[in-house]
Amino acid sequence: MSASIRRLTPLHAPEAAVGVQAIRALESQRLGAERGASPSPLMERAGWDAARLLRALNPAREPVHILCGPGNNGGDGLVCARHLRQMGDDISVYLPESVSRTADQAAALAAAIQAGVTVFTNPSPPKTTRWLVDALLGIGAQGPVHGALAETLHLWAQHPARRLALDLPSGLDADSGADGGALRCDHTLTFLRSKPGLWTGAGRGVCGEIWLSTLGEGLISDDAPLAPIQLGGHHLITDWLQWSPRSRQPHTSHKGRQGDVFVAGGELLGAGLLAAQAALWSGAGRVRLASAQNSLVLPHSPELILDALDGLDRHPNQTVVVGCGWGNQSSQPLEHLIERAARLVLDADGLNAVAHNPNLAQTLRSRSPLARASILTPHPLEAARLLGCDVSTVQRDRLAAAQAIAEQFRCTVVLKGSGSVIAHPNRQPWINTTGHNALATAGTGDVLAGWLGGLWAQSPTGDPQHLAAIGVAWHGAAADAVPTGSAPLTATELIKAMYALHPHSMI
Ligand SMILES: NC(=O)C1=CN([C@@H]2O[C@H](COP(=O)(O)OP(=O)(O)OC[C@H]3O[C@@H](n4cnc5c(N)ncnc54)[C@H](O)[C@@H]3O)[C@@H](O)[C@H]2O)[C@@H](O)CC1
Ligand SMILES: [K+]
Repeated sequence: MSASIRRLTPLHAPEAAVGVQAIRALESQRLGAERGASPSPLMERAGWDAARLLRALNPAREPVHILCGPGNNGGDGLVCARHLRQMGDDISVYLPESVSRTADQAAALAAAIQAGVTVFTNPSPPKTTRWLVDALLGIGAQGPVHGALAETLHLWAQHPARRLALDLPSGLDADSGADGGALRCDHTLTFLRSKPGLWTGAGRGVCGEIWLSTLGEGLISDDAPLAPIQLGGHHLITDWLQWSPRSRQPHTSHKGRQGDVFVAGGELLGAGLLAAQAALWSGAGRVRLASAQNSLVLPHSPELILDALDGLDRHPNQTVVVGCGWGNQSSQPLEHLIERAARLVLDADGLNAVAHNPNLAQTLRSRSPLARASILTPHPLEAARLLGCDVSTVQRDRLAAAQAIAEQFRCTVVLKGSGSVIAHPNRQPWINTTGHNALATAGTGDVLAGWLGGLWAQSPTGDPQHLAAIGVAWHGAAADAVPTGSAPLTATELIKAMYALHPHSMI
């Protein structure tokens, strides 16, 4: 494999994604240094790395068909075809007729034909194809795929060939992850830098395994002006060692130094119980589970301290988790908790109550000027209610939606779903890359809220955005231990799986 290609999934090291505008700036900066040849040196490297990756993925050298579009993404496909042909592989290319070509693509086409590549203008799939390369559209795609390219994607939708996308699956929006009709690919080789749209929204569903070719450059030292978006991976769990009081005081600590969590339960007692258990297993020293009904019986969790909803007043310096299973209880205790919590994790029905009650919304907004930080954990529907829009608007641009909520309420926001976005006012967001649909079971959100509360209680001065990114990565990493496919992960099992991932210090 070329030294400039790295596999990014699963993510185990710090990595950033940058938007299309920044990629274009980087491209002209790089081309400025290497201008002259056609196809451009960048296209040459992109096509060469694509051929190298395909060779590694297709060791039996089964027949490959490359769909090339009208722009430079298609040019990458043509360069790839030329290299594979020169290596003696069975290659064919589709290129729509009568398109106006970029200069680089025209040069790449001439070189490919000269090397003996067969170019078809008929989009119908050849029967023998075992690997399909999607080089129809890259970062130049504007909106959903239309015209001849959409028809081509449609023709291939049911074909059993394995698929490699160049730069990104055609039709996926590189900035937002909005789906514009992309084929679901097995692998994606992205160029120069990873893009945010690969990681959130429809991205993970259509990209398959994600690979990065930096196109031959060395150190990534020039990204500061590119406003990179950090990607959260498995490595973030080890960040916790720097924060955890247990790792800093391995022998001398006691429960009073491990942080106190106050989980305010609601009508659905199980939800509060899950959050409280998660807080406990995350390492918090004491966890109180409060509810309006004093008759809670907890045969399985005698470690939890039962309390009443006004119990926060007796021990005010606790991290409060509220909203899980809250139901339609009175908003009065909720308002009191939102106002008083030293640190607040607000989830589920707590968010719905804020969306519907302007007084609660104002109370929440007032926390930030008082230096009381909050983490909100909406799923897309709750996010839509907070923003007063519909879910599809949230999902079309999850980064923008999470940022809007963060700015509106001056809080850290975890917008859950595929590629959870962790936003914070006036900062670039993070995107989480761990986890998959095994987490799509009832109660896993309660576990996340409780785990975040537990971590935060242990490290009360920690940066809430970084801390939320750690907790979300941890939650997803537990799911990654379960094979993708049909196996679910119940919320109770999830807590145990998260516990098993506690990092160990070397002392
Ligand atoms: N940015 C870089 O540094 C590099 C870019 N390269 C490649 O160049 C690509 C970008 O090339 P381009 O800017 O030419 O853009 P694309 O090749 O992504 O697409 C542009 C073409 O697609 C058409 N188009 C746009 N939206 C469409 C839609 N929704 N439905 C149907 N047709 C649509 C446009 O009319 C235009 O002809 C990258 O994705 C990458 O693959 C590589 O050559 C190497 C380096
Ligand atoms: K593509």
